Amino acid sequence: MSSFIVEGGNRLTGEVEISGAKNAVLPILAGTALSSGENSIHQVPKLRDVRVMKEVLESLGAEVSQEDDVITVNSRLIDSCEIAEALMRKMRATVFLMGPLLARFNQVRISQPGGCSIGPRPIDLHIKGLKALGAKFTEGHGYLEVKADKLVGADIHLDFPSVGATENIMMAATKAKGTTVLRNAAKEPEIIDLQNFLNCMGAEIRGAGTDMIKIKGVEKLQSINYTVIPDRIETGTFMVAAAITNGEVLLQNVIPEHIEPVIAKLIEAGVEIKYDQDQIKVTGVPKVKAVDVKTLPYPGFPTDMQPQFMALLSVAEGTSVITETIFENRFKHADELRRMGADIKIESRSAIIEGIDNLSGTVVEASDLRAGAALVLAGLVAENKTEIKDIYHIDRGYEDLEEKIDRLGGQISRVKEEPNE
Ligand SMILES: CC(=O)N[C@H]1[C@@H](OP(=O)(O)OP(=O)(O)OC[C@H]2O[C@@H](n3ccc(=O)[nH]c3=O)[C@H](O)[C@@H]2O)O[C@H](CO)[C@@H](O)[C@@H]1O
Ligand SMILES: C=C(OP(=O)(O)O)C(=O)O
Repeated sequence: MSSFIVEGGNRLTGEVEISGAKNAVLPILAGTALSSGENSIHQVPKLRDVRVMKEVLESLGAEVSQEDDVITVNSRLIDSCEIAEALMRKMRATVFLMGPLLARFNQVRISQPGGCSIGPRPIDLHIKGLKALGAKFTEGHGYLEVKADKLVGADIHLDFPSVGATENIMMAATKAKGTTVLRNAAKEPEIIDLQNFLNCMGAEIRGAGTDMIKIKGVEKLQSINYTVIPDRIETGTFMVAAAITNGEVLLQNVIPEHIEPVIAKLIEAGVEIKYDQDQIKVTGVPKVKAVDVKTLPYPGFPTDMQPQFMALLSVAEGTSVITETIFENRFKHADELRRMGADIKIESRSAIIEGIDNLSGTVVEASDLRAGAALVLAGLVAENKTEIKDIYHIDRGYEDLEEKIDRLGGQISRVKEEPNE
């Protein structure tokens, strides 16, 4: 398995270009299966999860081609509604095909999706929403069999504003008969991006970004070109990289309002941040101040930035408390940061972090995507070398991470890469 070796102690300085958003492109690529046309998606990041989504679409019969950062999906030839268990297991986002395939073919057969090990990740809210539209579910041999005579618009109240359930239901309702009203919907920027993509194709969706989304079913969709939004979590990760190394980094191709809670926390920690429409400049300080962080659905502080903040607060002045309210078990990185000398105690859903002077490099494991990012950040500031194992998790969600860090003056290298990892 590949590892990263990070040599700590260098300030990151210069400019970095942020890639397209993983969590926007995955549902959008799945959404191409809704139509029988050819759709080109631009600003697609080179990620392991994107490769898996291409593989899944191809396994269904779609023709998928890629040129630089543009992926074109011809969905006309999709002739299967079953996703093999081995593919389903590879990532969480395979579940996004449930809504589109059901909407187009009135049936789909899938197993439980995989994904990061960050606690239980049920799909009951996806199922409840699709049932309300008329889908019938049967379970057997590890698969979920979903069928509908026809999908009919419904009034659906989500018990929790689940990002994935909101997206799946939006896609299923796009071609349903009549209007669907989705209440307590997730408000993440990726939901707005999905609405914009679907509306370009001819869907009639209003309200994404608020907690009530109205989807008026349409019969026909057209072929389009669509550019996904920049990745707000990659943006936040590089902001923390600048802050933790006392660096000075200009982030290009960003939407600052999407990462506002992270900007606010970094400012509270003493970091200097300036931004305009599509760039953010981060100037670090020798020692950040302790801050308390509580993860919440958007526009609250994103759970996908929690591990990176834990790395930063490990070397802050004072005691910080991080409370994780979205996922039950998203503190695995705390054990690895402790190996590097961090002083972190976990009490139920909170982590209490006593800032220390220095972290020290050692061998650590990336238990999931953002845990891996946190360990890279910790490695950048630690004394000596840090070896981060199992970096395939990091490759799921960061495009060219080592090249980008290297260009900013950080020292990071990949070792023992195997071609099919
Ligand atoms: C590909 C993608 O976009 N992934 C993001 C998406 O994941 P994902 O869409 O899986 O996250 P959700 O918003 O659905 O999950 C949030 C919470 O709701 C619970 N839940 C969810 C669905 C369900 O049917 N039942 C249920 O109980 C989950 O277990 C979790 O505790 O949003 C998360 C929360 O911002 C992010 O961390 C992920 O990076
Ligand atoms: C948890 C994440 O992703 P996924 O939902 O794809 O597992 C993430 O991006 O941090």
